[in-house]
Amino acid sequence: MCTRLRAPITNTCVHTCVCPHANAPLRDAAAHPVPPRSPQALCSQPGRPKDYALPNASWSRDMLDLYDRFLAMTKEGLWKRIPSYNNVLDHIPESMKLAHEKKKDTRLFLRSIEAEGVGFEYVMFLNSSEKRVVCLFQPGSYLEGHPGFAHGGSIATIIDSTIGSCAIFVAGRVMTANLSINYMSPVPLGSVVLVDSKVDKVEGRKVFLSCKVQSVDGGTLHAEATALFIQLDATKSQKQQASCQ
Ligand SMILES: CCCCCCCC(=O)SCCNC(=O)CCNC(=O)[C@H](O)C(C)(C)COP(=O)(O)OP(=O)(O)OC[C@H]1O[C@@H](n2cnc3c(N)ncnc32)[C@H](O)[C@@H]1OP(=O)(O)O
Repeated sequence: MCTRLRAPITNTCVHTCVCPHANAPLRDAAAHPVPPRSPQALCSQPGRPKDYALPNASWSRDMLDLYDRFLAMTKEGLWKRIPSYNNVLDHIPESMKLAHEKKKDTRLFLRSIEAEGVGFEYVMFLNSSEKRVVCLFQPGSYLEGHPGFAHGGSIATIIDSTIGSCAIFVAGRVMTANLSINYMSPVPLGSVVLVDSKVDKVEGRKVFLSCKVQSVDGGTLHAEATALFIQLDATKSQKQQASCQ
């Protein structure tokens, strides 16, 4: 079993034996080369909004390396890459959109900066059978808090979004009711961390989740979190909608 990149929550290896380089040192580029990508492989599909959860020039070796490993696992069918757009409405399936929801000139908070590498560089992968979402996150220089390190609010944001994506998977339209974070070790700007979230239990409209933020080699636990998401009550939403008209 791989000892380097353990899934923090289940303590299983995220490679699950599909990575041919599972025992290679992660930072050893010669032993673990990143295959060249065609320009087509890096682009979103024509006619679709831009998908930001694809490699760009700012992604570090660690980020590309991990991305390739997860992408390899998607071919086994257990994991699925989640696309990421800058408008949140593009994330909602057509069948779940409400009649009054029209696309506006707003941006998903994490995708508010167009320049590559300075804000939130991330890609998420969903494992539906484990009810788990793992986010590969590379914080850029505009997310600085303490000099050289990511701001705690940016860590909270990526946790909320990763955990939120996990909650959306099991309960559809949800909002964060509670998010509790313990920060253990600062995250250096430009480093790569794994934000590993999973659903712990569902009670009616309440979805309880937990999350760990760890370094690529699994040696540093940066943060731990628990969260409660509430599935939105359609009746209440309609009442709120009516009161806004
Ligand atoms: C792709 C991108 C993913 C991004 C994900 C990002 C997610 C976000 O950031 S969302 C923004 C931040 N969150 C918010 O603004 C939410 C503000 N709060 C609200 O709108 C409401 O309080 C909301 C929707 C959470 C719950 O309201 P409502 O539907 O009326 O719930 P309500 O009927 O009162 O309570 C339902 C249950 O949840 C419990 N509950 C509600 N809030 C809480 C809370 N904060 N703590 C503990 N329990 C709670 C209630 O006690 C009740 O439990 P029970 O059924 O056992 O009696």
